[in-house]
Amino acid sequence: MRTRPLKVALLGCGVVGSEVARIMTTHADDLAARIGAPVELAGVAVRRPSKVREGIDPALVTTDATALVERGDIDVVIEVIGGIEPARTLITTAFEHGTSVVSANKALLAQDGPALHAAAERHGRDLYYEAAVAGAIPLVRPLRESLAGDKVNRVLGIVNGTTNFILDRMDTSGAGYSEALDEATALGYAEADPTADVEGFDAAAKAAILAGIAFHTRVGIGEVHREGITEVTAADIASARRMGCTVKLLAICERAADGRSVTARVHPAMIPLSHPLASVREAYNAVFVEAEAAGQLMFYGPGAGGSPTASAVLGDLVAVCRNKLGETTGPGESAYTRLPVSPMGEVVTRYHISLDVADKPGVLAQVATVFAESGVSIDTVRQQSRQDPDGEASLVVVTHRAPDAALSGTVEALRKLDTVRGVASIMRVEGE
Ligand SMILES: NC(=O)C1=CN([C@@H]2O[C@H](COP(=O)(O)OP(=O)(O)OC[C@H]3O[C@@H](n4cnc5c(N)ncnc54)[C@H](OP(=O)(O)O)[C@@H]3O)[C@@H](O)[C@H]2O)C=CC1
Ligand SMILES: N[C@@H](CC=O)C(=O)O
Repeated sequence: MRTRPLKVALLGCGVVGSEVARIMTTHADDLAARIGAPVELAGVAVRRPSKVREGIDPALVTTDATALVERGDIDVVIEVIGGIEPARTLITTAFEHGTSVVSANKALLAQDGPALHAAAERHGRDLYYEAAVAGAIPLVRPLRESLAGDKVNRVLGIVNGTTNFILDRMDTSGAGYSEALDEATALGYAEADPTADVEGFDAAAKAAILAGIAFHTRVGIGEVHREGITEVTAADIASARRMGCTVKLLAICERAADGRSVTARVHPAMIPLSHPLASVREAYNAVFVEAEAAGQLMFYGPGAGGSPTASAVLGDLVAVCRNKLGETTGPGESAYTRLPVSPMGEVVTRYHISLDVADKPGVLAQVATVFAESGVSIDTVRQQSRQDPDGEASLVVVTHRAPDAALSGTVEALRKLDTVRGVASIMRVEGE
């Protein structure tokens, strides 16, 4: 074993960074054995230097992350600051100084992954980011390396713990959205500003990364169709239950049947209770991968939190250090092709549509005609009279598979019918 330690600069020492530092210290011998050389925490960049950080030598702490990265003796940079800047510049600077990078930064990788990979390759360095998608769950490397000889056709997953916690609470306790969000906040799952989670931005960033790796292509964050969970109601959840389903926020990345294009989307969807993703509870994540030769694979575990996320970061650290000692790099991204990303209108799936209609003769026929004229085939219809003084009933239509554009056309036409008083909800149905 080499005795001279590999030097690590830790950029950020918050929820994830502090756990990375702790495990680096407590598991120093194990890490050295795995790598073939000891690793030394050579500096820790933070914003607030006076904050007490347990287990961190104050002499290592600096607010000048740039100077730390440019020091000249750093072997690996771990970026766990988050956000776009200064993380992007710091990572680029690291490559320019011949340093490989481990990052957990999904927002940055979803936005600038291709440019960062190109910079890493230009300088013959590694960029690893297992922690950026689904926290502790090994997913990036299995897709990038273990399944490199297979053809992945579909990735379907729960990649945001906060929203899964909220939907799970709505399902199990009958809570409304706001009540479940309050509970997620109180328990520390949801941030003070939960927008990135509940509006699906976090899951969309992860979907862009997953689609890129799974299909060996590039998917920009703007090419991911995104809907959050803020419109999901207790009535939607109850309706899902009546159908033997539950509601999950899913990230779905698919390769077209002809292999010439891909789609990536994030939205709430009903899935049957028999589907393995239906049993993913609380803040857990799970991702289902369908590959041509391997068949169906499922990855499950904690998708967030300091310690689980640090586990993924440290796995990357070991891999990057081994590459460094072997004077090699991990799989590059230059072999990637560019498959077009099809718009949401071309996605084909099933739909659950809940309508408020006039409860009188002929309405069902009118509604069915609109579906037929739009080329959307109905699977089931359920009408529920409400003993409503306005004479309204609830009509729930579940369709067979149809293109999203055709469904949008159907809903537009339904809204024009006098007898349709409102479209209460539209939700996609995934899983057979
Ligand atoms: N938390 C989680 O469960 C998960 C997080 N991630 C990703 O990991 C990354 C880190 O997240 P997390 O640990 O939760 O974030 P935190 O907000 O807890 O920590 C951020 C750290 O970065 C430091 N920092 C902020 N700005 C600067 C700056 N300009 N220069 C130097 N240091 C700075 C902060 O310093 P100070 O301590 O002084 O404020 C803090 O130590 C993000 O990319 C996130 O998306 C990925 C998966 C799960
Ligand atoms: N906010 C995310 C955590 C990190 O990715 C989540 O709730 O899953």
